[in-house]
Amino acid sequence: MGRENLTLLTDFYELTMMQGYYKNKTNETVVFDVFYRNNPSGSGYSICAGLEQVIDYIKNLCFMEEDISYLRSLGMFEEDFLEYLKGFHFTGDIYAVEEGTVVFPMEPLLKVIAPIMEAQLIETAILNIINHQSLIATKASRVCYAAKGEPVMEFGLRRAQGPDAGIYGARAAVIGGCVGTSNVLTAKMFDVPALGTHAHSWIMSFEDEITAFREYAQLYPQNTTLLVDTYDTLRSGMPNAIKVFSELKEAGKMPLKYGIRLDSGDLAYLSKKARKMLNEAGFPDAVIVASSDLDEYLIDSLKTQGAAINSWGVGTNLITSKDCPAFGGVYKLAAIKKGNEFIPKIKLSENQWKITNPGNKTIYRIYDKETGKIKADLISMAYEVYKEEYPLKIFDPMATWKKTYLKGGSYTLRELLVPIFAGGKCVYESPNVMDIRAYCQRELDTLWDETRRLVNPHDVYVDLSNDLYQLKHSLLDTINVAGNN
Ligand SMILES: Nc1ncnc2c1ncn2[C@@H]1O[C@H](COP(=O)(O)OP(=O)(O)OP(=O)(O)O)[C@@H](O)[C@H]1O
Ligand SMILES: O=P(O)(O)OC[C@H]1O[C@H](OP(=O)(O)OP(=O)(O)O)[C@H](O)[C@@H]1O
Ligand SMILES: O=C(O)c1cccnc1
Repeated sequence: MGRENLTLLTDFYELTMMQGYYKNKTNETVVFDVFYRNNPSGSGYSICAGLEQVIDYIKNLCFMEEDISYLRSLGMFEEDFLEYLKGFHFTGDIYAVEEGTVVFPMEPLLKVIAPIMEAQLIETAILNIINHQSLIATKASRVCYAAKGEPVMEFGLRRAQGPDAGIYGARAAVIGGCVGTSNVLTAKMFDVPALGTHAHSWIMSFEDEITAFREYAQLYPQNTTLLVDTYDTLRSGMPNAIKVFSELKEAGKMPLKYGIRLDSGDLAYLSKKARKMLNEAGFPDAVIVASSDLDEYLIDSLKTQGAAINSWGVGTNLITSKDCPAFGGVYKLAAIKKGNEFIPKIKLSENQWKITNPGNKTIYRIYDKETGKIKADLISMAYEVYKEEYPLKIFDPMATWKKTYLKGGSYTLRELLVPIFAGGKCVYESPNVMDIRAYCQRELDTLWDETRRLVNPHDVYVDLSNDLYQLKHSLLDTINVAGNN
């Protein structure tokens, strides 16, 4: 699905630096990594999403005549540079972790190897897209985890931070596990299920509740979900819904799918009462949908309370990732290519977590052969080769005495970064969103429950290969020595 040209969707400093590189004739090939430092919402993992939109963005990169005129009007850019921009397009390589993959802090989710002018320009849009969709996909996977396999519908468009957040947030929510969305444009654009019930206004627009229910049931016999809380859930909504279901049954017109939606009050209490009423009236297969400011914690609590809810509509807290509104992905220079060699670069910080991992790298996921669960991830130099038959020693890069020895044949390896662009040409086709969703479910199955739990999850180790560890420390030593001189 293509989009409009987003070439100017960048921070001004990318363009001023780009002009600087142009003037200095320093357009060497560099390596930039996208990675993040903390999982959102206290999660034990994240779900990577947004790659399809990154690909569209890169494919459509070009400065239109009107963009050049606008840049000229800013009075900062010289004619030779503006002339260069006229012929600009992406010529580099991109590697990325596929959408729907479970990922962990510090590992590169995407790697750009390109002339520095190109690699610099695309920083902002790549982060914008990946940060947003990974945030919402991660949140959705948590909400769906709390729902324990029961369907979760994404209902947030009206409260998303603008149309783009609604459209791409709903896409990411489906990747993370939602069964569909109320957002019709997202459903059309990405071929995902458009789902929904009806609003209180439908009930209020009729003389009485039962007429509203009858009319709705007649219009939508394939899926009749009636919102029962407009006036009085237990004394009006439920008896009226049951009356309509009974009429349909008597007429031999029972809907394929039917049920009620609760949108206020004590959802645990009301759902249990509603379940009892429906069962006693002979409708044990009626679905009870709940909505109303839900999130993963509330759904988890409702489960603990024994709520009889079996379908969930989640809006505001999901589409805005309300408890954690930003995914902190960053874009850092890791190497500069001189001839055929990558010269590693490192960014220092007082905070050891903020010291970057240098060089041209890749990630291997290590699975336990017996269980298929993730044992650890290993960030290594791109040139390193591992063989599953050989023993593997991995160690925690922050606490190097924490070592694990894996016996040859006891583990399997998967390289997570796959080629997306090669020499400016796209070499990857994005799967459709429902297939990404199915892949994401399989990915989540590779995590132990201890990592999936909502609060204080167990961390998955992301280790550095010995070569990378040694490189990092030798660079740190050189810089420290230079700093002391
Ligand atoms: N059993 C429950 N346990 C914990 N929280 C609940 C339970 N039932 C409902 N809630 C949550 O309590 C909050 C307030 O619910 P309440 O019914 O008072 O307001 P409301 O649903 O917005 O109703 P109204 O729309 O009539 O104002 C909502 O976020 C709802 O999800
Ligand atoms: O609570 P959320 O998780 O954000 O889920 C979406 C909410 O949006 C609707 O309410 P709204 O009051 O906007 O419309 P309504 O008149 O249909 O209830 C719906 O009834 C849900 O309560
Ligand atoms: O279809 C619904 O029930 C719905 C859609 C959007 C927001 N709230 C509810």
